Amino acid sequence: MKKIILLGYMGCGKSTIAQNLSKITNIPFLDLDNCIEKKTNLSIKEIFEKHGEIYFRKLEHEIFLELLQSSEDSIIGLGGGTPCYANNHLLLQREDITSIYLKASIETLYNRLVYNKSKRPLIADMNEDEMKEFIAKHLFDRSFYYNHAQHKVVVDNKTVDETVDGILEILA
Ligand SMILES: Nc1ncnc2c1ncn2[C@@H]1O[C@H](COP(=O)(O)OP(=O)(O)O)[C@@H](O)[C@H]1O
Ligand SMILES: O=C(O)C1=C[C@@H](OP(=O)(O)O)[C@@H](O)[C@H](O)C1
Ligand SMILES: [Mg+2]
Repeated sequence: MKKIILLGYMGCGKSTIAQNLSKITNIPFLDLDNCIEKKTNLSIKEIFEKHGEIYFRKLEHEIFLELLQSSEDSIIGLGGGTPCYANNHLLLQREDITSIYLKASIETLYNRLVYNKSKRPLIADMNEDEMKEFIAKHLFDRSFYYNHAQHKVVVDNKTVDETVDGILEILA
């Protein structure tokens, strides 16, 4: 059983990179947010609106555990907050998984998120100034958890293929 876990802040590219890495390695890819959406038949935005963030974090933890328990090989793209709740960060250090932090600067994250915020309830209603400040503070708070990953790949100024190559080097 092989589990490759990609983590990092919203917009760092977890979902995009996991999908592309899957094509090259032929290891199936799972996006934790998609799994939560399928299980609840609700979008992430709807879960936050109808049930609140605490409910989402509980589901996120349960489904993350389920994915880790399966005997299938998989590449798992986490949600940006997954390592930061319910002691999920400790699971990143398990010997039977490979966890990789896709590290992006505030500027990279802002540039990628500014036009892609509507499906992300934590930032959907912010204006540009609010978003810049929020990302800076939030990334600082969350870095402690992200740094529990076994590996780190800096994604700033890299194409999708270059980031995938960086991950392949770690896996080699
Ligand atoms: N070099 C790159 N690597 C990854 N994503 C990129 C890159 N350049 C632009 N993007 C865009 O940034 C966004 C990253 O979003 P996504 O993969 O959903 O990240 P996450 O799952 O970490 O929130 C996507 O819209 C993607 O097309
Ligand atoms: O950072 C977060 O707390 C979240 C990130 C999102 O995933 P992405 O990082 O894939 O956007 C999604 O799980 C939810 O909106 C909460
Ligand atoms: Mg994602």
